[in-house]
Amino acid sequence: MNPFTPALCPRLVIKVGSSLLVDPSGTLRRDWLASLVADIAERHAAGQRIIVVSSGAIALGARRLGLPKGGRASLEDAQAAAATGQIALSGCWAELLHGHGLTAAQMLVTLDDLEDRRRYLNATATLDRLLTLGVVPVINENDSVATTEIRFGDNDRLAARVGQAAHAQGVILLSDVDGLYDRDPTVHADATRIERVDRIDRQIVAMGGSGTSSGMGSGGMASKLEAARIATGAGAALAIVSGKHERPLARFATGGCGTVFTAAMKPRARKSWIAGRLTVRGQIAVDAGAANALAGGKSLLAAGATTVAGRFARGDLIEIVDHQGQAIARGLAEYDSEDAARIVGKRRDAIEAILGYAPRTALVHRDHMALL
Ligand SMILES: Nc1ncnc2c1ncn2[C@@H]1O[C@H](COP(=O)(O)OP(=O)(O)O)[C@@H](O)[C@H]1O
Ligand SMILES: N[C@@H](CCC(=O)OP(=O)(O)O)C(=O)O
Repeated sequence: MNPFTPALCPRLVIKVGSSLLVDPSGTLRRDWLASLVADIAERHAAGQRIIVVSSGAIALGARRLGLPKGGRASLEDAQAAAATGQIALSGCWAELLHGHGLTAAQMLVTLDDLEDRRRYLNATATLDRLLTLGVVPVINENDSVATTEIRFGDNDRLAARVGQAAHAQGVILLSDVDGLYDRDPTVHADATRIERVDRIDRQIVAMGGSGTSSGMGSGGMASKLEAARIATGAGAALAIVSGKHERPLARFATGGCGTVFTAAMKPRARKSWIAGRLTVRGQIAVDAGAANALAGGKSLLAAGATTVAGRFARGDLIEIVDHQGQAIARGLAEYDSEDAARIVGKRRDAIEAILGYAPRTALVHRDHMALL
């Protein structure tokens, strides 16, 4: 069953990659975009609410400013190109949507906006209101203010996070490739496409490689898999679909190929936000007993932890890994990294003497933890 129909998916995020929107000379592919907007209008008329995540600002702006390397030679170039290209990009979306009687709204967000809980909830409220009003939000990263440290850098993960914020049931990544292959199909002619993925395990992650993009874009397959992890963990299905043809959504709906990642069971909103956060500040390794306890819904106690890596403050997001180094959970640290390192392996009654203050109930409390 197609999980992206208006009935099964009242809210759908469509992400459009740079390489689809802008041709190699840096010109906007307006006719193709018009055909995608026709698809969006059709779905909107069927009752589905669409959120667009559109790349392309840097590539478009670079052409207008005559910048080398598609505007990606330096962060300053990329920021200037993004500021220049974004205004043209959003103008074009607004005009084409208007041609179908639809109103566009622009939202530019940084990684920080969605990693901070309060700002994330703000973005959620804005998206909710726009969708209720029947508007089509067109979203991009706010590249002209984001520095390297606070950038998504690719729009795949941004699309997944936006889907989560908007409580979307589906995310479609339109790309220059028609799905996930067992090996990079641009290098291996005999690569086979994977039709459906129910679990993103190590084998699947390895298929995405190190994440080199095909050209103008920045994410490659690795960022699409990370997007799939975030979206499915938040209860949304995600598809990687080719956008190389006119009317790509209609084509996909009528049997066109792609890779569908099925949704996990919907977790509680706060836990799914924790699991989807990108800025992991450190790691705590745990023994087999603690790993079992976490899987059974328990908090992480210091006694079950073995090592601490990275520098984090209380409240920062950390990853919990098993004795083989496999990430098993993410959660908010109850101690900073220095104190956590001092108490790993220690029982509760020994901790107060070590720290000099009353111990908290856990290293990571189960209410602030999401299993991966
Ligand atoms: N296992 C794989 N399956 C499919 N594509 C892959 C794989 N590994 C690497 N790729 C590369 O990822 C590219 C898609 O990513 P990208 O160019 O960033 O797309 P977009 O601009 O649409 O976001 C493909 O063209 C291909 O070169
Ligand atoms: N925010 C950037 C797009 C980032 C990017 O290249 O994303 P993608 O094409 O999805 O790999 C822009 O508008 O140019």
